[in-house]
Amino acid sequence: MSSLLSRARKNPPRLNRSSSTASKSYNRRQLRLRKFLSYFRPHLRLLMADVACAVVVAAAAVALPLCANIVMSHLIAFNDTASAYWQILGMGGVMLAIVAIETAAIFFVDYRGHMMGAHIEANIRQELFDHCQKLSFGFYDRHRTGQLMSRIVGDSFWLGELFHHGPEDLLIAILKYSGAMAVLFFIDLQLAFLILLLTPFAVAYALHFNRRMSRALEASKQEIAAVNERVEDALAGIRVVQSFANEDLERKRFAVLNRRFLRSRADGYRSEAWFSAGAETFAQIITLLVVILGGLRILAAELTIADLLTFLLCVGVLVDPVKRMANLARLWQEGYTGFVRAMEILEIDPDVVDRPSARLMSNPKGEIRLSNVDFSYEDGAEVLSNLSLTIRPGEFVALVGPSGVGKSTLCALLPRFYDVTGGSIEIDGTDIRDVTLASLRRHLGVVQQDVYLFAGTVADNLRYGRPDATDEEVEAAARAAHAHEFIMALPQGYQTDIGQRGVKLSGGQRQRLTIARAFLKNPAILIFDEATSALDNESERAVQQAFLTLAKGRTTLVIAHRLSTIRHADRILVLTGDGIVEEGNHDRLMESGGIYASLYGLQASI
Ligand SMILES: Nc1ncnc2c1ncn2[C@@H]1O[C@H](COP(=O)(O)OP(=O)(O)OP(=O)(O)O)[C@@H](O)[C@H]1O
Repeated sequence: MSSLLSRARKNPPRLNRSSSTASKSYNRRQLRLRKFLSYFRPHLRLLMADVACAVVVAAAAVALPLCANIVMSHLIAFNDTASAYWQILGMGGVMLAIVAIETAAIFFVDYRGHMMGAHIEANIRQELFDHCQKLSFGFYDRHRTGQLMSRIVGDSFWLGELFHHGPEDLLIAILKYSGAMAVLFFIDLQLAFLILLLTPFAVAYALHFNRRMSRALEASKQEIAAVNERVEDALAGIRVVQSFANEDLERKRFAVLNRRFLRSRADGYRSEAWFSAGAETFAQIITLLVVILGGLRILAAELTIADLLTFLLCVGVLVDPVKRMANLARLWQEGYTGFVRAMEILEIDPDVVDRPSARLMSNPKGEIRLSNVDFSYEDGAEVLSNLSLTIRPGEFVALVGPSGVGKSTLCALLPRFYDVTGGSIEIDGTDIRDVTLASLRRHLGVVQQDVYLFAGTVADNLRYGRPDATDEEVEAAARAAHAHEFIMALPQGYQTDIGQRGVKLSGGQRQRLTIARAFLKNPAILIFDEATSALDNESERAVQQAFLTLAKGRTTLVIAHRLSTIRHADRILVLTGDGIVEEGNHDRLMESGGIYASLYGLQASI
């Protein structure tokens, strides 16, 4: 069973994974198409109105040349000037009304239709963001934030465009083309056939360059994702960049990606230019042929001038559907690949989920028991093997050992950031997989090595674990964490903006804020992954005091890198690649002269 589980963990669903069988992939395509259509459901009324307006736009485009034909026929007939005058004016009024209706329909289609697309786009973006909140640590180990941002923010724009233009463009193109062709056939069969024969060439030409545009756009999407990733990495790590004086290196790296993106856009624009120039040329050639052949047919008295002019107006109408269809083909490719990329994320299930029978964990006493725990990261060697350990309620246990033996990993298993691959972890005798994730994590306070504060004020950050905390509670937590004094010394006290990731604070201050944040949460079990970066003595002492106050009365597991900070721990466990090899309090371990004693001696001598 455990090998099955670990095999499943080693082959998790990935983005862009290929399907195992043709039928599976066919089913998935069907499901996705159905899901795609389902996004229209909440907007059905708007969609119907959009479609109706699209019909009006197409009808108006065909009606106008017909009206023009009537006007010209009256002009040419010229036998009764007075009645022709009024008929022309009347027809002018009709055309004006058609134009007014068409304008209103175009406005509706453009505004409301785009808004429908924008709503669907916003829904999908929200769905993606919500889903990403649920995905487990393992997912984030596998995927890069820059790429995810491209999917959540970049791709969704095309989705909105597709949801708006898809139905509308398809309908307008079909109606305009068939309406205009019907009029052409009505006026002159031979000329209409000529156009019908030429249309496939125009469509083939448009599709060819359309495909090239799509390919170029796909390439430029990948390039922009790489650009995003570089920007994110270089800006998030700007302090490291500058401290290594690597601005030039970063500039060059960025310039390479930026140039690649530019080149991919150049390809796209070249195809687009061919596409537009070709569409224009096609329209001109048809016009030219119609004028020459139509002129010959007028000379042969087989066609009237009014009909030829109407014919030419209808030819003008025909260019639009061809352009629209080509555009739609590209939009479909763009939007639908964006949709599929979004679905690929939405279809990934979180690795760590609540069991259907999961109960709420309420007020744990805080006994932790690890029984024969095995754990390996995906595609990685086993980090923890057959580890057993019991921590009594309220006990202060410190975990020490060489780097990379799995101390932080062990701490990540308690809040179920990852699930064990073998054995079990129990809190108060209940397997942590039998309680809901939210209730488990509510009772665990994790102060991680990598302090993360959000952009915003000091108070916002402190309230992160308990948004309803009163000002008094916030201040009490800050006092307990020895943070109140420095907070009050900030320009706006608790309302001071601390910048992205708390850059405006010192390392020690950031740590004390995270401890205060844990105070407010008031968890029964505390996990403290001590930062390896050395703080100055005074900050270290302040952080230490804050932590000890927080730990009082709670089960505490601390990963210690500076052994001086855990001398007073109830129990110190020495973890190595062979498991827990030593355990006891500081004095006992020093006496025994083992690994702990030598590690301690080594640190003391530095
Ligand atoms: N997210 C991850 N994905 C894959 N492997 C990981 C991941 N995190 C850690 N590891 C690997 O697991 C092993 C244990 O790492 P862990 O961070 O738990 O060690 P540690 O004892 O806490 O080290 P340190 O004292 O240096 O913080 C290491 O070999 C590490 O490379």
